[in-house]
Amino acid sequence: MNVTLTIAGSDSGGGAGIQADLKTFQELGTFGTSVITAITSQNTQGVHAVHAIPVQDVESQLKAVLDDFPIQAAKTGMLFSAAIITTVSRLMKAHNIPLVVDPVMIAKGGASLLQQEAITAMKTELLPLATVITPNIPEAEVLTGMTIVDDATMIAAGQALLTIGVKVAIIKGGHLAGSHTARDIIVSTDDIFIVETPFITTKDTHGTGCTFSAALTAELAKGTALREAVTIAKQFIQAAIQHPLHLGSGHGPTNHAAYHNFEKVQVTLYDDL
Ligand SMILES: Nc1ncnc2c1ncn2[C@@H]1O[C@H](COP(=O)(O)OP(=O)(O)OP(=O)(O)O)[C@@H](O)[C@H]1O
Ligand SMILES: Cc1ncc(COP(=O)(O)O)c(N)n1
Repeated sequence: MNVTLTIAGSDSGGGAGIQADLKTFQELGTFGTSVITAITSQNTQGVHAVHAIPVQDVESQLKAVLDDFPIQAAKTGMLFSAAIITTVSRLMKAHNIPLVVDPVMIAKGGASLLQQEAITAMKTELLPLATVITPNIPEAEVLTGMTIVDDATMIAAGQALLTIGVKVAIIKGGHLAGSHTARDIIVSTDDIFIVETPFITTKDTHGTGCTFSAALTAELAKGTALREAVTIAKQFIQAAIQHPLHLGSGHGPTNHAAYHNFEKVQVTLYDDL
């Protein structure tokens, strides 16, 4: 059994955060473990409260998991504060575990899930440990200070992230104005490629970023090579968005069981850039 780990916030609504990650880990046949960094009171309408877990409790959860489980890949989501980032980075540095960093900053409804002063710690302490980083365009702009408007600037931002020490940058293009496709660009030192699916018009997109990065983490834990792992993660999130559950009155969760319950979706991969 391949063991995965998520270090993230709890979403009481079950569509994002720790809950999305554990469901995705399970669906993709891995055993999920978790370290909770914050408790959010959240539903499909928004984030109503955030309670950060004291840093010593984050540390003891992470030590407990790392001491006893053969973790094959880990991911981070909502880390909330510089103190939590520093602690997580220090402990993960001592282990050679593939790490997917989803640099969660703002919830879809606009609530802040990362304090402004934590961005420096993310760049200097956590990103050098990242095997893969999965920012959307606004997050990539904050981390690089660059303005992203097209494929060329997405690639340039990905390359800027590599100079910080990240091995692979996946810039998610869903925020590009006028885009009719969900187009993500993958940049590493020896490879650049694009994965693309049709953009689905729906309000049920709560937790898409968490779910995509968790699917990627599960595949990396199983030893799947990068291109195949990214393709499976993209199929997983596309199926989850395409077959919504219609829960709640706001931004509903995606359907984490859709990848197995419906036929496989087509992902287009371009590497002729
Ligand atoms: N409506 C959609 N239709 C198809 N794919 C989507 C949709 N929304 C997000 N995705 C895909 O889900 C994955 C996770 O995306 P994520 O939500 O983190 O970032 P984004 O698409 O850049 O922005 P947004 O926060 O608006 O969804 C990416 O592969 C993205 O392309
Ligand atoms: C605890 C937690 N973590 C992450 C997100 C981001 O969710 P989204 O992927 O919809 O932006 C969230 N809303 N809550």
